[in-house]
Amino acid sequence: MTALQLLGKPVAQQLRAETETNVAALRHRGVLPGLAVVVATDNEATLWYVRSIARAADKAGVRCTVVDLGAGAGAEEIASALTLLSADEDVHGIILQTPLPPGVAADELVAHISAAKDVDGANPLSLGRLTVGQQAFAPATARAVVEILEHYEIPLAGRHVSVVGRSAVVGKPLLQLLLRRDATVTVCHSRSRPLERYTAEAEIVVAAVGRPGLVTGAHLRPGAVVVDVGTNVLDNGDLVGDVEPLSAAEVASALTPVPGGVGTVTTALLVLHTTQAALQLTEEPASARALESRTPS
Ligand SMILES: NC(=O)C1=CN([C@@H]2O[C@H](COP(=O)(O)OP(=O)(O)OC[C@H]3O[C@@H](n4cnc5c(N)ncnc54)[C@H](OP(=O)(O)O)[C@@H]3O)[C@@H](O)[C@H]2O)C=CC1
Ligand SMILES: Nc1nc(=O)c2c([nH]1)NC[C@@H]1CN(c3ccc(C(=O)N[C@@H](CCC(=O)O)C(=O)O)cc3)C=[N+]21
Repeated sequence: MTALQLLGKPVAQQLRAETETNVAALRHRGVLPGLAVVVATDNEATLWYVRSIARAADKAGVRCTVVDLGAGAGAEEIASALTLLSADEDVHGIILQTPLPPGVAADELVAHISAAKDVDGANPLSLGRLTVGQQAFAPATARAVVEILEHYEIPLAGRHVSVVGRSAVVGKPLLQLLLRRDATVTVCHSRSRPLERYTAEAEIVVAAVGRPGLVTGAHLRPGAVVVDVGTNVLDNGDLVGDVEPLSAAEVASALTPVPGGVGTVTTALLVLHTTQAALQLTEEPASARALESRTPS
C-alpha cells in the first residue's frame, strides 16, 4: 500500500478564509486584531517559527507584535510583560514562546496570560476548561491534528486513536478534543513499552514526541491513518517528523507529511484564534444592545 498524503495546505486555506471573514467583521466594528508573541530565547528554530507566525498574521491583516525580552530575561520580567499585554486593549491574542531561559519555567508564567487572550491554550485554565467541555482555545497544534482529520473526512467517533506523547501542548489537549468527538483514545509516553503494543491496534496514530523515525511501519496496523506532529531539525538542516515516512507509507492508508502537514495548519489556527478572541473581546454586551434599541434615535 502507498499511503495517501494528507496535505496541510488545503486545510490551512480553508481556515484562512474563515480568518478573512472575521477580519472583515472586526473592521466593521473598527477593530484591528492584534497578536503579541513574547520571546526570551535566541534559539534559531524558535525565532524562525516566530517569524513565520508574524508573516502569517501580517498576510491576514492581523497586527503581530513580537516582544523580544532577550535570552537573559528573568521570570518576573516575563510575567509582567504577560500581565501588561493581558490588560492592553489593542492586544487580543498572546503567545509565550518556548524554550525560555534556563531556570525559568513556562508552566507558572502562562497563568499570567488572560484566558480570553490565550490563543495557544497555554494557561492551565484553558486546558481545564477544555477537559470539562467548556469553551476555551485549544493549543493550535492539538486542534490542527483534528482539523486535518476532519478536513479529509476521517471519522473519529468510535475509532481507536493512539496518541504518542503526553505534553500539555499536544498529547493532553488532543486527548480532550478526541474524546469530545467520541474517539477511544490511548495516550502513550516514554514508559509505554513496547510502543507497538499500544499503536498496532489503532485505526489512527498521532506521533508527537520529538524523535525522528520513532514510529515505523512495524508500529502500524495495515490501513492506519498517521498524523505526524514532530518537527525535528537534523544536523544537515532538514526538517523531519517522528514517523519514518517510507516504511509507514507501506502500511498506512494515509499520512501527513513533514514539512507540509500539521505545522502549516498550526500557524493558520493561531491567527484564526486571534480573530476569534478579538470578536469575543469586542462584542457589545447583549444588555447594552437592548438598551440602545430602546433609546429613541
Ligand atoms: N507542528 C507543530 O505545530 C508542533 C510541533 N511540535 C513538535 O512535536 C514534537 C513533540 O513536542 P512536545 O509535545 O512539545 O514535546 P515534549 O518533549 O514536551 O513531549 C514529548 C512526549 O513524548 C514522549 N516520549 C519521549 N520518548 C518517547 C518514546 N521513546 N516513546 C514514546 N513516547 C516518548 C514523552 O514521554 P514522557 O512524558 O514520559 O517524557 C513526552 O510525553 C516535537 O518534535 C515538537 O517540535 C510541537 C508543538 C507544535
Ligand atoms: N507552546 C508551543 N506551541 C507550539 O506550537 C510549538 C512549541 N511550543 N514549540 C515548538 C514547536 C514547533 N512548532 C512549529 C509550528 C509550525 C511549523 C511550520 O509551519 N512548519 C511548516 C514549514 C516548515 C519548513 O518549511 O521549514 C511545515 O511543517 O510545513 C513548524 C514548527 C510549533 N511549536
